[in-house]
Order: sequence, then C-alpha cells, then structure tokens
Amino acid sequence: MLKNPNTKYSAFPPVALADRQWPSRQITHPPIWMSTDLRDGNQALFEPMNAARKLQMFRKLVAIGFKEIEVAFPSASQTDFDFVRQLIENGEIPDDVTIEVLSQAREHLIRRTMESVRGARRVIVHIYNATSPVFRETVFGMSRDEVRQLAVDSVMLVKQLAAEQPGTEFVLQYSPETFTATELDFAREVCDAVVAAWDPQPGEKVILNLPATVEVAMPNVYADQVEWMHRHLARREQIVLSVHPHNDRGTAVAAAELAMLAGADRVEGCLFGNGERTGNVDVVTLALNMYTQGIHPGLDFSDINSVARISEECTQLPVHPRHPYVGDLVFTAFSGSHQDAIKKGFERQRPDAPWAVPYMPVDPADLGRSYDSVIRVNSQSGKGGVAHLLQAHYGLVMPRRMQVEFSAAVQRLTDRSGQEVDAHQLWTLFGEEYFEADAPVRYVAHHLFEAGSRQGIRIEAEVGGQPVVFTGEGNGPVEAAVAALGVPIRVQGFEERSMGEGADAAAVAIVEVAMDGVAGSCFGAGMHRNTVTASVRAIVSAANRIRVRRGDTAAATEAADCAT
Ligand SMILES: CC(=O)SCCNC(=O)CCNC(=O)[C@H](O)C(C)(C)COP(=O)(O)OP(=O)(O)OC[C@H]1O[C@@H](n2cnc3c(N)ncnc32)[C@H](O)[C@@H]1OP(=O)(O)O
Ligand SMILES: CC(C)C(=O)C(=O)O
Ligand SMILES: [Mg+2]
Repeated sequence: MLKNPNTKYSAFPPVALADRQWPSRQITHPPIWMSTDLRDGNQALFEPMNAARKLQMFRKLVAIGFKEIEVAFPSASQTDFDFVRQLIENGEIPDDVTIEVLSQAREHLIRRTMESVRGARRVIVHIYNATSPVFRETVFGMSRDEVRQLAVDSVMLVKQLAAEQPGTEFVLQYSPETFTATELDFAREVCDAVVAAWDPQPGEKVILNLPATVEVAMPNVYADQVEWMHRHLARREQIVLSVHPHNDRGTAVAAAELAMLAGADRVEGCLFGNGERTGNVDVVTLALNMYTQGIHPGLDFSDINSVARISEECTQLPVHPRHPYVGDLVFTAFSGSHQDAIKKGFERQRPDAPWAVPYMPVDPADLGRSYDSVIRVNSQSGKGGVAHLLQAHYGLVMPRRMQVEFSAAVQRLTDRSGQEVDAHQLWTLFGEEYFEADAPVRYVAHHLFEAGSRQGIRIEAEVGGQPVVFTGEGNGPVEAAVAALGVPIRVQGFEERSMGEGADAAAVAIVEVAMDGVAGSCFGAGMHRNTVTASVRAIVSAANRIRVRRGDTAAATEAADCAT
C-alpha cells in the first residue's frame, strides 16, 4: 500500500445540496422490488445458470413475491434468448409479474432483445449506456451530446419496435450506467432527454434507474445524488425513480436505505447480494431490515432456508454463515453472557407481545428458523447455554447453582476438545457426572421397610467391587437413605421432575448437599421410572460426589465401614 494514498486516490466531492431532506425522513413503506438475480446476478457467475437453473430461480422469485424480474440479457446468448421464449411460450409468467430484459444502447442488440419478448403480456425493456466522463472519453470516445444522442436514438428505436407489437404492453427503463460517477447535471440532461423521447402518455411512467455501477462514495453521497435527481428531473410524476446499488465499499444496503429516504421508489438487487464483483445490493437484508422496523416488505421470507438453498444451488455460491438473517450462525450464540440473556429473553417473551429477546433483532421463527440452533456451546459458553440446551432437548430443569456446577464440567470438556458440544453430548456428560457418580458407592438396589412410625431402607451396593448393604431409618426415604450411607451430609435442596410422558416417563431427582469441611454445596442426581428409586440414587450420587470433592482417599474404606 502507498504511504500516501492521496497521490493516487482522492475523496469523492460532496454534492451541493445544503437543504437535503433525506436525513430527517423515515422509511414507511417498501419500494417496488426488482430482482436482477437472473441478469446482473447471473452475469457475475463462474458458470452462468443453465435453463433449468434459471427456471428454478425464476419460480422461487415469483414465490417470494417479486412482481418485476429481470430475466435475461437476451442478445448476449442463445441460452438467455431461449429462456425468455420459454417463459413466454410455456405460460410461466403470472399475470401480476412483469419480466424485464436488458440491452446495451446498440441497434442490433435492441432488435434482438425486442424479438425475444414477442407475445409477452407486459415487458420492461431496459436500455443502458454509461454516462460518466471516463466512459465517454475512454470507452466510447464520445462527447456529452453524442452520449445523450445514443440514449435517445436507442429509446426511439425501442419505441418504434414496440409499436410493431401492439399486443404487448411495453414499459421503458433507462439506466445512465456509472451514474454515481457522472456529473449530476449531465445525468439529468440524459434522463430528461430519454423521458421526452419516450413521451409517456398521461397515466404512464418511465423507469429511470440510477445505478451505483461501482460504489465509489459513502451512502450519504449516493442519497444526496438521488435526492438531487428526485428534485431536478422533469416530469417527475411520470417517473418511477429506481436505484441499483452495488456493494464495492460494503455499504450497498445502507446506500439503498438512504436512497429510499431520498426519493427512490424502486430498488433493484439480488438475493443475498449476488452480482458483479462484491455484488448487487442484498434484497433479503433490505427487506428484513424493514420487517424488523415493523414494515412488511411485501416479500415473503418465512422459509428463508429454502430461499438460501435454492440460491446456492442456482448460483453455485455459498451463503456466508454470518450473512444477516440467513447465515447458519446468525441465530446462534456461543458466548456465555449472550446465551444467558437469550435464554432469559425467550423464557419471558410472550407470543403476542412486542419482540424483546436480547441479541436477536428478529424472531427466528418468523423466518422459519428454529430456536434449537439458537444456543450452542463451546469453550466460550456459560451456564445459560448449557441449561437451555438440556431443558430444550431433554426437559431437564437444573437449579441455578447446579447450572454453575455442571458448566464447570462442560468447560473442562470443551477446553479439552476445543470443539462445540451439542445437546446429546451434554446429556451424556450430565449422566457421567451425576447419574453414574458411583465411587466409592455403587448403587445396586434398595428395599423400603416400615420401622415403627419411621421409614426404613436397605441399600444394596458395591464398594470397591465388593457387595455391601447399608441400612438406615428416617422420616422418609431421602432421610433414611442419608442415614443409611452414614456420610455426614446435610440435604439443602431436593427437587424431582418427570421427563417425558406416559409409559416412558422417567423421574429425575436432584439433591443438593453440604458437608462440614467442604466449601459450598454439591449436587447429585438420579433417574428412574420409580420416583423413590430416582431419589435414593440422587442421594448416593450426591454423597459420592461430595466425598470426591473433599478429596477422600479413604472414602472407600469409610464407606465400607458404614455398611452393615
Ligand atoms: C453494469 C452492467 O452490468 S451492464 C451489463 C453488462 N452485461 C454484459 O455485458 C453481459 C452480456 N454481454 C455480452 O454478452 C456482450 O457484451 C454483448 C453481446 C452485449 C456485446 O458483445 P460485443 O458486441 O462483442 O461487445 P463487447 O462485449 O466487447 O462490448 C464492448 C463494445 O460495446 C460498446 N458498449 C458497451 N456498453 C455499451 C452501451 N451500454 N451502449 C452502447 N455501446 C456499448 C463499447 O463501446 C464497445 O464498442 P466497440 O467494440 O465499438 O469499442
Ligand atoms: C445495467 C446497469 C443498470 C447495471 O447493472 C449497473 O450499472 O450496475
Ligand atoms: Mg449492475
């Protein structure tokens, strides 16, 4: 890179528009959308779509709700020409959808383009020529007047050829290509000349499209340029003012949003920002940005995953995992504090209340995405995510202090593996940590008996591989089991919940115990279809775990001593 880039690049000059209005406006309704996936998107692919892929994409665009679709550059290839014919001849175009075709401002290309749409009900014919100084001088070798005349002559030719096809309603679209790098007064001059040449009748409109063919400045500059045109164009009421942002600076979405504030009625773009170089503006992001502000965009992304899969299939380009709204990771939180807040947010969110889940600008369910993938667990995760996954997948509700305790075990696992763990792995770890905490005492079976007015218990177990029996009494099975084990633990909390339903239902008992000489508390858990068995197992689990925590080297002997 240059030490002083100023010698090679200079800042884009500001637009003289001191009384600009767009900064204090708001977007209140969606624009007219135009999908150029099958044209600008298609021309930018390693391998342009074949007819089958084009048709698949066309049908998806129709299903999403696009009413204007640029389907081809018919004079570019036989594939594109034939595709337009196929759409028309096979009745693929719904009555409320208008196809659009693009051509350079060159006679033989325009003739071929007009031939391709013969028989269509309604067509937008899109003519372009570049208008900026560098194109005038370097590419065309034309003066301003010649460039304006090129546009006018082409439009007149379209008009003449359109008159020869009276059964088709023709709408003109004109783009001063490289608009953003064109002097505004000249862009206006060409556009006004084009509208005058087409001369729309009362009630008719011409589409004037102002492309950021290359995004060369900040989005506020584009907004100024669009507002300037909006305020200076002749016959504005007969113009649909359209924008076509590209994403060279990564700000196409912002540019389109500000352009709408500045007076644009229509936006051209592609799904997920496909298109030349860094892409066209991403219409999905634009539409869903609007949706999150309470404005229905008029496009349906309620099954956004299927849109992404079809786009990937047709373009052979992957959607980035962090792509807004659609990426595999965008409804996923790995870090602990995010997971905690999301979990609390989901618990609190009522279905009919305004959306208020932290870190989530949109309800994933509105886009057909599930909550299941919301929280994932890796070494950056905390208790919230772990608890959410176990609750969501296994119905296990852990007391808060147990969440803290268990998340330390998860942390050890993720630190060791360096990988994400899923709900199944968490459940397995939970089992190993609590249900299978069988040292020094391994529970085998138990029997309850009456001991006068008290509850007696006989626990059959193994200690160090040897069968042992513990007996005790208490006010209930839990107290009796504690007494039988002979470990000086105090039960501080006990919870039992059923998991699953009907004949397959199992009870999970969770017990929190404390012991002198051991800081804090320790949890145990047992699972069984019989609730008492689950409780006894939980006591054995807790007693074992707290002794291990105490660092009992003599635990096995001590346990054996307690046996009767
Ligand atoms: C910004 C955009 O996305 S614009 C759309 C771009 N998309 C495409 O180009 C895809 C399809 N294009 C093609 O298949 C071909 O370019 C064709 C069939 C249209 C034309 O092919 P060719 O006749 O071989 O011309 P080529 O592609 O080299 O284009 C350059 C010529 O077109 C002229 N030209 C370029 N754009 C325009 C325009 N909008 N209006 C008039 N002439 C133009 C150039 O001045 C140059 O003319 P020259 O050969 O007399 O110097
Ligand atoms: C044809 C025009 C509208 C274009 O794609 C562009 O300028 O980016
Ligand atoms: Mg383009």
